[in-house]
Amino acid sequence: MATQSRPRRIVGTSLKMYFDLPSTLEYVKTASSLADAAKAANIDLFIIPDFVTLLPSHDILKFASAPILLGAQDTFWEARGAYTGEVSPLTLSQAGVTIVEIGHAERRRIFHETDAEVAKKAAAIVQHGMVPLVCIGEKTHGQIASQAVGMAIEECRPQIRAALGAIPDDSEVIFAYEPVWAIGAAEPAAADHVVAVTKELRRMCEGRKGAVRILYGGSAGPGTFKNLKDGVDGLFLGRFAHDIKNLEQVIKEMSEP
Ligand SMILES: O=C(CO)COP(=O)(O)O
Repeated sequence: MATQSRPRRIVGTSLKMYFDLPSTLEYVKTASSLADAAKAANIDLFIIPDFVTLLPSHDILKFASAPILLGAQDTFWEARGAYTGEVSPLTLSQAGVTIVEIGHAERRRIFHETDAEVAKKAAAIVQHGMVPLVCIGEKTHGQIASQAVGMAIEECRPQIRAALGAIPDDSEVIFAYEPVWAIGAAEPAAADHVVAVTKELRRMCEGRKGAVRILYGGSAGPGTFKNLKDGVDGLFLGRFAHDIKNLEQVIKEMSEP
């Protein structure tokens, strides 16, 4: 069987709602100094601040020595209209956003977002020329390792199908596999679990024309990637990227073959 070349690695962070305006901009400024390291390692780097700081973040990232992808934490599926409080994918694309996170576990839990809504958002993101970063992952934490993998795959299957069914076959998509129980935890999910699940998730996407990359998220940080590289193309960091040195260290680790 021919060896398939792996997609380009990608790492980034969502700041969720942890920081205020000045500290977000400070963070983005500091993170932009990692652009060269990421480029040298052939890794895509993305930063996802809150909506309010997107424009000034874009201005900061414009001056980075190499490209850093600017992401948004969500979008609405309609581009214009009477949708008070929502943010348009058209506006996001005009603000310099290139990837849009959707379906994060916190949005599914707190705001009851469904796979069908996430799918409509994915379609809108692609229509506006951006890349959907679709968060998926199981709620149940199976106690027996072999069963846990099967249960995770079955919970992720409809999440993946819904998103893939809504976007053109040749469009690029990123899936962030984030077991719900591993988010906000002390440590990431066990590497064996993540590799077994993500290998199967990749199989579900086989045959697509468009590029698919799969990230792991959930208490990821330094030391996480090396044991996951057989399954994933990168990491989606949360709290452990707040210290920029950790992000720098993760980029370093990901630059190793
Ligand atoms: O939800 C996450 C990324 O989307 C991960 O968050 P934590 O790394 O803080 O658990």
